[in-house]
Amino acid sequence: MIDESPLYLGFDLSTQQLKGIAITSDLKVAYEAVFDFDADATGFGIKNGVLTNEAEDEVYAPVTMWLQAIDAVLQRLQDKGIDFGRVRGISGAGQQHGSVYWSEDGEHALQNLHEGKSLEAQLHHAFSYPYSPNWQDSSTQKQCDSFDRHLGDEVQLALHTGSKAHHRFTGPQILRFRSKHPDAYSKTSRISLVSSFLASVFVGKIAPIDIADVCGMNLFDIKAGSYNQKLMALAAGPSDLESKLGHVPEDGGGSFGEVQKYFVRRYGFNPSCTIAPFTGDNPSTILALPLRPLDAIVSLGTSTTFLMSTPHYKPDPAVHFMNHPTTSGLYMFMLCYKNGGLAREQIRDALPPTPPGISDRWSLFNYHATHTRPLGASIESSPAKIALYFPRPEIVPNVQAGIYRFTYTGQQPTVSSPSAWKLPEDDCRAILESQLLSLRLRSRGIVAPPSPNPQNVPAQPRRVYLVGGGSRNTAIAKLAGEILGGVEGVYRLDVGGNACALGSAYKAVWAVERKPGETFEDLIGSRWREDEFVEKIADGYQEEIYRMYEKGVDGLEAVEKSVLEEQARDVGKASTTGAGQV
Ligand SMILES: Nc1ncnc2c1ncn2[C@@H]1O[C@H](COP(=O)(O)OP(=O)(O)O)[C@@H](O)[C@H]1O
Ligand SMILES: O=C(CO)[C@@H](O)[C@H](O)COP(=O)(O)O
Repeated sequence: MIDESPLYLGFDLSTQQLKGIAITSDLKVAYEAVFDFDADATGFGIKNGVLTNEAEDEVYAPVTMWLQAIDAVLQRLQDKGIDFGRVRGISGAGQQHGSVYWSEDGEHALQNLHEGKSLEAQLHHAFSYPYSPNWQDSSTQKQCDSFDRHLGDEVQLALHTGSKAHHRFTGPQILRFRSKHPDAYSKTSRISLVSSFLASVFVGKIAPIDIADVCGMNLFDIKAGSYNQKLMALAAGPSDLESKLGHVPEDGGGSFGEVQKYFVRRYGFNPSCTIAPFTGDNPSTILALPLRPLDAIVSLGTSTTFLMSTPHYKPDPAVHFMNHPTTSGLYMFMLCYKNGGLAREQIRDALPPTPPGISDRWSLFNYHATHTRPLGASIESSPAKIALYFPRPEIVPNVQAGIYRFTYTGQQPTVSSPSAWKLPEDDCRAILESQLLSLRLRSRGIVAPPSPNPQNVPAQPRRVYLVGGGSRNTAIAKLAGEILGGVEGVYRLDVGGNACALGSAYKAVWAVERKPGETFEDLIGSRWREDEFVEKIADGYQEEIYRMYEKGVDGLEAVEKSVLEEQARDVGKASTTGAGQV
């Protein structure tokens, strides 16, 4: 018998891959496919999904590579047997902040695709600029300084837009783009985010920017619910930026229209398949499970992000707040680190060859990360080994690229002599500890003690959910529980690396099947099966070790301060000698 039950598609266009996932109405995963940019894309010369221009700290991705990926993922899903005629709704997510510049005939090209040719072959002329600035770019310090000053100071900017100015945020990127490529900017008819670019391809016209993803631009006033005109004028001068960006609909579950004919004719989609709003990859990740108050998600992709959903809007220059992607009145709290997965990989790759008895490189890394004592101290009172691993300039703290190793006794940290560390082995524990200690340090203001609390348990998350590629790693899970706590423990979604695409697929289900007034949480909550969908992978809060890591939190704070002061001194020296000035 032919199966005609509905399917919903979710996509994740992230840094290193495009992932697609198809689920049933009762949220079961039916099909999955991945296109890995480094392994599978042809003709772009990228590494880890991006191109870099180190002289100017630029990081960017070719837009046509993503078009190649869309056709390839659909083809791979079809090869696995999916009947696209069953798909009733599609949503998706994109790496945040990246911008795509459409040429004057971009939209026309989108509407006139022939099913006999690939997207890449037909749309390569649809852009006024062939690259999308990537979230790892740090070329915009000057523009960020202007943004931070423009409303008074960085506190005011954070209050209005949810974040202080960040190199990767789209407003400072557009400002730089306009001055570096004035000709391309003048030929730009529309600007999409990565998420709305992907939606545009599916719907066959330029799709609106989503209510959560728009908060990653330093342009949108979250409380006012509209673009901030002063910031828009800063980014784009007298040109009409709002008409390039388009209207931002409030309903994350609305419809942008039906899937365009190209997909109907080439892949057999049903012409009435709905395209729901596409959002950022982090907002989409928080939709992958019905998060309860005080639950935290740690997303271990190329970036590391810490995500919580909260009704309290408490912006601060050290963190990010965004609109929740589906639920008005809720916000998303986020910390984001550039040096996540790739920094961990560099430490892993520096280890000596894998000895017999250890199955792979990650197992070797994990062995070294867990066969030493916390903070690399031989006994609890020995000096702690604390280091910062930033192959690329970091976001929090805003520190230049480098590896900074210290020892810390509770006083001023001292720069370590090479002999104080057993290298490269000691780096395995130290990188995981410093990444997790930074999350604990910076989420202190948003977590709370459990209630009731007869044991006086300190403020911490209720559960810690690990998602993304690094969530397969048992050493990370163990240390996450020890350092971040988690009253109920550390969990992983049973779909592992695809939480973001899954969140988008859930959003597609909600957009198509919701009854009038039914919230995302109500619909997904009623279909969610805890015992089948999540797995406890490590203990959470353990009083003694959690207390021991207090010293680590203080130490990390002191180490960061010391590196920032040193960097400020170097900048001071450079400006008095004239070094580095153009
Ligand atoms: N067993 C593992 N342990 C630690 N990290 C892993 C493991 N397997 C994969 N990863 C990491 O996962 C990252 C990719 O995660 P993913 O969520 O797919 O990234 P993105 O969404 O940014 O493309 C890689 O950088 C890799 O280092
Ligand atoms: O810049 C941010 C969030 O502010 C990153 O989290 C990007 O959204 C890319 O994420 P991944 O590719 O690592 O998922």
